[in-house]
Amino acid sequence: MKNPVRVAITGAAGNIGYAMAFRIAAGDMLGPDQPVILHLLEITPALPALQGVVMELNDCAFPLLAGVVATDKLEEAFKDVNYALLVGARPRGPGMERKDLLTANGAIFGPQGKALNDCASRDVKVLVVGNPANTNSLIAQCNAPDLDPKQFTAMTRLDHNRALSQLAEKTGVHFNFIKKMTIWGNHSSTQYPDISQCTVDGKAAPSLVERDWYEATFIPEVQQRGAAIIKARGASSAASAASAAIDHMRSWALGTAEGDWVSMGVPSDGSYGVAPGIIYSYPCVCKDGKYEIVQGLTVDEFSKAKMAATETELREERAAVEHLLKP
Ligand SMILES: NC(=O)C1=CN([C@@H]2O[C@H](COP(=O)(O)OP(=O)(O)OC[C@H]3O[C@@H](n4cnc5c(N)ncnc54)[C@H](O)[C@@H]3O)[C@@H](O)[C@H]2O)C=CC1
Ligand SMILES: O=C([O-])CC(=O)C(=O)O
Repeated sequence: MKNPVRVAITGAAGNIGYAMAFRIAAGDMLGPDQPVILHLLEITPALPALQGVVMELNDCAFPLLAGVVATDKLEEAFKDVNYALLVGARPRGPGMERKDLLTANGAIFGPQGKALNDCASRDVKVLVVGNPANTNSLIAQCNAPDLDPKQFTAMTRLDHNRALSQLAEKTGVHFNFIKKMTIWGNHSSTQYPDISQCTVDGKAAPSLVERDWYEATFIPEVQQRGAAIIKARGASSAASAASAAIDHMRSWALGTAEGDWVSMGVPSDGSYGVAPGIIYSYPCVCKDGKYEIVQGLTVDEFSKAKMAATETELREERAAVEHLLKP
């Protein structure tokens, strides 16, 4: 058995946190031979509910669960953690865009970035789920000057999985056989789900679907899926969001499959002409605990325009939180 690693979950008594903690403790994120110590953070009024989560975790008697820390203190929550899933933040309601949450949620991520900077293991991998995820991740990253910016990522894996699911349904081929899906840009309604590189059972995806379906149905449905879930459930996606977060961290830690890639919001390094200084979703391959942006893909005029539109939105979000970007 390996030595345990420490995994922080913020907002652990919330809907996503509740759906996530048990699966991580069961080994779904880091594998069946990796014990974990969970660090669960909540705001003070939610500590009694968090205690209930701890009681249930213990009652599962998970073989891989080596300990649980439950706290409302950032320093304790992030002490020596190897993985940090920053989920705790307000969800949106009907009729809102995710960026409408910036005022309510942005302020959470500066102090969390600073606490990670001061307390976390130097190899910490950070995933921001709380919305607007890309810009919140940027806020955390800017407040952690002693960590490598590449240690901060934002979640677009849920959009990636939604796109796989839509294309699988359309083509009648199980998503296990769909490779090289890409989400570019922001986790918002400007994101660009791109099937131009995708293969379905080895065949080029664009040759299997009508262009009109791709532009008028597929792209808007993936872009608007979060809102559709809110409308249907009366609450934002939780189990699928938790599952995508687990997928994101598993890919990053354990690697992506040969011949495939995943979508991750990562600090732009200028790849594909996207300005550095924002967290932008790219196709990424992961190996040995590191990710690399896939290079050299052909980008046509249609894609360029969509990629630029979502970049513009991210620059606007960054401008709106300029005051939160200094440590
Ligand atoms: N990136 C993505 O793909 C997705 C992101 N989300 C976002 O995830 C976030 C969480 O969603 P839910 O779990 O459904 O919300 P929720 O309201 O059920 O739970 C949020 C939890 O966070 C806690 N919390 C609030 N501020 C905190 C702080 N400063 N420190 C620690 N904990 C704090 C709350 O007490 C609550 O228990 C929302 O912002 C939502 O929009 C949701 C789905 C997908
Ligand atoms: O739509 C929302 O507000 C929640 C979310 O980010 C998603 O489900 O993708």
